Amino acid sequence: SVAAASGGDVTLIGRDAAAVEVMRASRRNEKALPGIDLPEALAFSAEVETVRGAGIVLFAMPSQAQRQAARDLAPLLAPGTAVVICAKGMEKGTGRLLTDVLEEELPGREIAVLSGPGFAADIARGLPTAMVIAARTPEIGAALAALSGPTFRLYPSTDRIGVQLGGALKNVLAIACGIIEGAELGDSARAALISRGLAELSRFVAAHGGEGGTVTGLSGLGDLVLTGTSHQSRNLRFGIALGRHGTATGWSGDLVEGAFAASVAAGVAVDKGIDMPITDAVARIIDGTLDVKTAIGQLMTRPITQE
Ligand SMILES: NC(=O)C1=CN([C@@H]2O[C@H](COP(=O)(O)OP(=O)(O)OC[C@H]3O[C@@H](n4cnc5c(N)ncnc54)[C@H](OP(=O)(O)O)[C@@H]3O)[C@@H](O)[C@H]2O)C=CC1
Ligand SMILES: O=C(CO)COP(=O)(O)O
Repeated sequence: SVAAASGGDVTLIGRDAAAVEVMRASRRNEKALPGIDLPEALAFSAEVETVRGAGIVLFAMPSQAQRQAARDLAPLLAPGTAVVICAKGMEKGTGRLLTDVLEEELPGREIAVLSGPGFAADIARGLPTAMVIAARTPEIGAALAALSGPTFRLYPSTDRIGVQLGGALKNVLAIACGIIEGAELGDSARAALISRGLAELSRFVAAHGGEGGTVTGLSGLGDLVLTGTSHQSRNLRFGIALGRHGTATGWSGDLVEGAFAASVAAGVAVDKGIDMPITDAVARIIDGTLDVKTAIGQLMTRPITQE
């Protein structure tokens, strides 16, 4: 919403009225964006009713909260309203894509997906980045790409499946990068992991009806270069803890979307017969049924195939 506020009439709706009032009065969100001044153009509300009449609604809450938020807002969103999923994940329990979840809860609305490399704090500071916005048609994508600003460049896409799975599963691969870093396996291992991880991510996208090549773009490779290497990433830091200590005991409790996505995607891969060895290893290291050393041994001794 900070980026979008540079070009339009934007209201940030929060569920905690006291926190919203502090943001409105101080123009700061010290918990999430410490030291960053929020734009004067941004309005604040704790009243969910404020969303009524909005043309574009950004769903900027964790993946597992998206269905309930859609359910809560359904009576307030007119047909044709663009609803943009800003989360990077899949639904736990059902293994469903978030676009499917929101289309089920919000029939008649235009469900779009925002993904790609962009730490909220970098964007809010006005540091430049580029992301991708995927919509059902090129026309809707082009209209939503108008949310771009002087330091925030949005590329439209029509591959909602590839773009959302690129975002969800790069988080799993960022945890894998963290495991490699925490276990001190070297930079070569990280680079190999990124390449082979993208190969399995591409297979997963294709098996869901998306375009495998999408994941070599901003959502997928672009975001993995960011979150597989920057210590700002919660997924990377969670992986480092796993690689260092074998468990994530002592983890701060910050949101780690990849920890949900790993087990969801590993389960879906088994059901659909998709070969996802890295995702499967990450899921099993997280649930404690595989240790890092054994995982590396298993990955390195798989049958050699053509790249
Ligand atoms: N942070 C980042 O840099 C980026 C995050 N994302 C993605 O965005 C999504 C949200 O991440 P992030 O913003 O960091 O997460 P946060 O944990 O900061 O949550 C974001 C907002 O969602 C609200 N929220 C949390 N749980 C619920 C719930 N159950 N129901 C309703 N609202 C809820 C929080 O409210 P409250 O403050 O009251 O807890 C908060 O305002 C994730 O999928 C993440 O992968 C994507 C790109 C960048
Ligand atoms: O996806 C992100 C930036 O593009 C945020 O990553 P983390 O959730 O790992 O912090």
